[in-house]
Amino acid sequence: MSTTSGKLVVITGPSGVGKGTLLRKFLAKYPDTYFSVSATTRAPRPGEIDGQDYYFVSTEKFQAMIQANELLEWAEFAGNFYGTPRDPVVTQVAASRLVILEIELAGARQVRTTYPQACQIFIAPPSLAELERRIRLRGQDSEPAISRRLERAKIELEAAHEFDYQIINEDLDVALRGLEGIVC
Ligand SMILES: Nc1ncnc2c1ncn2[C@@H]1O[C@H](COP(=O)(O)OP(=O)(O)OP(=O)(O)O)[C@@H](O)[C@H]1O
Ligand SMILES: Nc1nc2c(ncn2[C@@H]2O[C@H](COP(=O)(O)O)[C@@H](O)[C@H]2O)c(=O)[nH]1
Repeated sequence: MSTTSGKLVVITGPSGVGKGTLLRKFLAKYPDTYFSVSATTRAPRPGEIDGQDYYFVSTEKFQAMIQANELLEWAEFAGNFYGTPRDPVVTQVAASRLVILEIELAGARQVRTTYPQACQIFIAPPSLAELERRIRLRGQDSEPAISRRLERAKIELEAAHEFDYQIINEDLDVALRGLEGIVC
């Protein structure tokens, strides 16, 4: 779905479904794609790089970004704030790039109002049990954080019908082909 020039794609789905894993495969195959780097108040996980995985900022800095209207959308998720820096998205869409945002449900709903032409894709797990298995296997979240993420997952799954497309990430290669079929 085209915006004024480029193509804006929003990828949403419960935490742990494999959005990041799927997008890393996609970006390796389509390196011209612009992947939006979000700002977050969450602490970096081992191996995450500031400016590459996220811009890791303080709550004060995040609030200042909101006040300065620097965020295209933002939301609170499982005890932290997350938001999409506006300028790079506007610039890259205007430059006719394929632009991908990987964001949660509240943010996707905000983008629907500012960029109604954006293509919105929901990534679903084969089951809640498999989702929990993946979050635990990833080994990055505390027990309370896992509970918060699973509670949020149920809310997100109920909203899957709002999206233009749904992809079930059971087999990663099948999911990748599904994504390619939609955006390429
Ligand atoms: N198709 C798949 N089959 C089995 N495991 C998978 C599959 N896709 C991803 N995973 C695994 O699931 C775990 C969670 O994946 P990932 O971190 O990409 O999820 P995410 O949706 O980006 O999560 P978050 O929104 O919390 O960042 C990882 O350990 C990843 O290797
Ligand atoms: N609304 C937004 N949601 C975002 C953004 N960047 C990431 N996310 C989503 O947050 C959760 C948790 O991410 P994690 O890295 O802590 O596991 C996940 O659903 C991401 O898609 C954003 O800029 N805005």
